Amino acid sequence: MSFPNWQLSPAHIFQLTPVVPVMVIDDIDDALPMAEALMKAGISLFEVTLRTPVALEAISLLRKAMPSAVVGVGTLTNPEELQAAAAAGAQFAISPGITTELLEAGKAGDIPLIPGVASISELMQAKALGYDHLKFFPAEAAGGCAMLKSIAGPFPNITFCPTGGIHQGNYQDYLALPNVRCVGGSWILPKAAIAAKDWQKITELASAAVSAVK
Ligand SMILES: O=C(O)C(=O)C[C@H](O)[C@H](O)COP(=O)(O)O
Repeated sequence: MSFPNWQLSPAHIFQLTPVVPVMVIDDIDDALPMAEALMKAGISLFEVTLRTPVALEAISLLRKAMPSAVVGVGTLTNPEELQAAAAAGAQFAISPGITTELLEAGKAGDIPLIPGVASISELMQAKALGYDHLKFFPAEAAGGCAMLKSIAGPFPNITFCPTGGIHQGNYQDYLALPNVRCVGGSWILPKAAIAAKDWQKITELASAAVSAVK
């Protein structure tokens, strides 16, 4: 479901890529080459985490430099950050968890919010406010595929993007679940490769991830 002001639907976001790259950008000069490395692998949807001081600047930069990409914000925890990210040009927002304030702000905002949940009660809180596309975080630590399979029983209409602890060795197990459309992860963006500005490595990891999806 989409709320009236949302310019994109979360269902659309979820089907743009099987792997949502979780980008931690420390140096603004890395933003474009990192995004281009992903683009070369066929990934044109980016989640820029708000964990670094240049995150909002990176979002604006990527929006301007890559008009065909879809750029979102991650690590979002409150309504103020949602507003700032949307003003910077973010086209969707992903939060690691929920607060009532954030869920209300997400409904009223212009860009889709994908709230993060780790439990049935959190899922029910988000669902009660109309959210049906959720992040499952931290996926591996919070029960992994077994948890998502159990959730599908009582909540078959909730769709997930599991994130946290997902890697080349387990992401296909998640994508095979009927209530999962995409997974999020940083495994295609290793810190060491970013530090070495080894963009080719990132293209290789991202290509391997995307091309292996059935
Ligand atoms: O920043 C956020 O909004 C988060 O919720 C955390 C990230 O999604 C995970 O840190 C990604 O997990 P890894 O792929 O295990 O690195």
